[in-house]
Amino acid sequence: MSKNPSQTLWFTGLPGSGKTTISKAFSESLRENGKNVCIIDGDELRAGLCQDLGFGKIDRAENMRRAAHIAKILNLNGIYALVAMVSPYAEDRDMAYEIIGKDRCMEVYVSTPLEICEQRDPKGLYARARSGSNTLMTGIQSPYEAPREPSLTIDTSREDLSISIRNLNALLNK
Ligand SMILES: Nc1ncnc2c1ncn2[C@@H]1O[C@H](COP(=O)(O)OS(=O)(=O)O)[C@@H](OP(=O)(O)O)[C@H]1O
Ligand SMILES: Nc1ncnc2c1ncn2[C@@H]1O[C@H](COP(=O)(O)OP(=O)(O)O)[C@@H](O)[C@H]1O
Repeated sequence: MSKNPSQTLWFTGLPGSGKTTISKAFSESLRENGKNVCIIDGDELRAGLCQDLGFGKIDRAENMRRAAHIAKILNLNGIYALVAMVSPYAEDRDMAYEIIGKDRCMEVYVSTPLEICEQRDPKGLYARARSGSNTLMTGIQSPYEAPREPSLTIDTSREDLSISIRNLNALLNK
């Protein structure tokens, strides 16, 4: 049994930093330990519930507000929420943690450097941003404000996925 009341882990980091990969692997680990868990992924939200939103500052805030309310509902029903969103603005992350409840929420900073994310570029978004056909790309034309005091930092260019999962389990069992 986890002693920690936190039921939302909010993964923030640049596109391509590894948020989706980590949250999927961690959800499997939680399920193996008998937990109910749901991933809230920015890409999936934007394909449906948030398809009306773009990448300007106001729309990103609204995107996070909606995700935070989903996480809150899940938590109130005993379900862990793993949120994997770029969530680049510190004030919007704070707003989200207020909605969920600060005592229920932990921030995980996926700190993989921009150069590495840009080399990976699995969706070709950075290349499109550099050529000018994708504007407002986080890390290129749009800012990313790194968390100041995350509960955990994961740099996927330096740390094996299995170590990250071990550290996440340790965080929840603190
Ligand atoms: N301009 C721009 N900036 C950032 N991201 C972009 C952009 N255009 C498309 N994408 C793709 O959208 C995914 C980010 O969506 P999020 O909802 O997580 O972003 S945010 O939290 O509202 O900032 C993000 O997914 P991940 O790569 O999984 O992070 C990108 O694939
Ligand atoms: N721990 C890791 N080590 C090496 N590569 C990784 C790791 N995690 C993710 N990747 C790679 O980085 C790319 C982006 O990962 P993804 O999880 O989709 O990131 P995000 O959700 O932050 O955009 C993928 O090509 C993935 O294979």
